[in-house]
Amino acid sequence: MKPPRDFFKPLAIGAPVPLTSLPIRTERMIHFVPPHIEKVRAKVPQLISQVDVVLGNLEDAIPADAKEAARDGFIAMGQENDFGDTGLWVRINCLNSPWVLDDLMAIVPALKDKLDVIMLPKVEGAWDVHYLDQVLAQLEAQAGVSKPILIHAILETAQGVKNVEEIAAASPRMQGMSLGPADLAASRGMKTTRVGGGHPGYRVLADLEGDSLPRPAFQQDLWHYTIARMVDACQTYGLKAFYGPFGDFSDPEACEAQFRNAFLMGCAGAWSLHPSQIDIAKRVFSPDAEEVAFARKILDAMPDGTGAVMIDGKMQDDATWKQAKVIVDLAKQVAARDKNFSEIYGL
Ligand SMILES: C[C@H](C(=O)SCCNC(=O)CCNC(=O)[C@H](O)C(C)(C)COP(=O)(O)OP(=O)(O)OC[C@H]1O[C@@H](n2cnc3c(N)ncnc32)[C@H](O)[C@@H]1OP(=O)(O)O)[C@@H](O)C(=O)O
Ligand SMILES: [Mg+2]
Repeated sequence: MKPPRDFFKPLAIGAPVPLTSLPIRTERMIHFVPPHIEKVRAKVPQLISQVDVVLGNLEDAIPADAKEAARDGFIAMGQENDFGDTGLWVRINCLNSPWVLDDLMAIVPALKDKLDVIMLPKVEGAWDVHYLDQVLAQLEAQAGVSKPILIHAILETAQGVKNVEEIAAASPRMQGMSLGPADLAASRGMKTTRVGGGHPGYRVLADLEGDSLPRPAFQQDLWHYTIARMVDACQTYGLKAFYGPFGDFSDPEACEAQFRNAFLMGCAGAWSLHPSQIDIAKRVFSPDAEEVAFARKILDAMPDGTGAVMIDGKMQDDATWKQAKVIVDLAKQVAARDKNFSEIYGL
């Protein structure tokens, strides 16, 4: 089905022309900064060289009486720093909040082309994206912004998951989506207070064999279905899918396992909420060196991507060539941004 004729027309006279495809950027982690905390804001210059995206958070985790300080702090950190090829994103308040209009009216003219992406929380359907799309076009035209500000939706309500495909298709501004496990759990009535990861109560039991106890139990992944829906919707419309927060900072192993599940299922990156999670995301969302080496063997053995060959005893064909290309293309992107990986991959 073709997009409507005017899908790629600016929604306001003077607004920048929408993109027809996403810019190629490495976004292994979206690092959350609470802009109202001066001590953390002061770390932004060093964070810029450590992370792929710096995000100023204005929504949940910012106290109601600090919303203005967070907005002003974000504008200051955006104006005071040169982000180079590190992304500058902001998570604005919800569309039904008393703060969101001031967020948009203050940030767009203050940061103009420096702002890459607006993360929109609690997206329920395409209508939320349409609203933000139109307001941004008006503000961009008024402020003389020359490149379109992109939108990243958080998938964190039951209705949002029901509408995930229409959200992905709602605007040429759509850059991607993140799974928000805490709000989604509350919205679905799930019985967990955890922020991401597994739950010991969500498991299946092996059949009872004789009276051998305890019966083997296998913990299952609470987020598998939602991540798969999000990845399919994003890939269909050329967007990027992300895993969101992992709240237990004291369990880096479980954080890595959650991130790796998301990576293997097609996600491009995850949120880092604390410095300790930056390297976990970097490690997980940069392709494994051995996988890259094997993928390069596949591409070398099938230059035109067709046919069937055996490599190390495994059959390779057109499909595995495409899988290999995903891995090598990502490795090239990461190597271009991160010289440690350039050496590791030999790219
Ligand atoms: C639930 C879903 C969400 O909305 S998640 C997103 C919202 N939450 C956040 O954005 C949390 C961001 N992180 C923080 O605010 C802080 O990490 C913290 C308040 C949780 C903990 O801070 P602190 O007590 O200072 O931790 P430490 O003492 O361990 O800090 C050590 C050191 O690191 C500095 N620090 C802390 N956090 C950050 C950071 N994010 N970036 C940079 N630096 C940070 C801290 O200042 C200390 O520095 P020092 O060593 O110089 O003292 C929801 O949407 C859903 O799922 O639906
Ligand atoms: Mg949330």
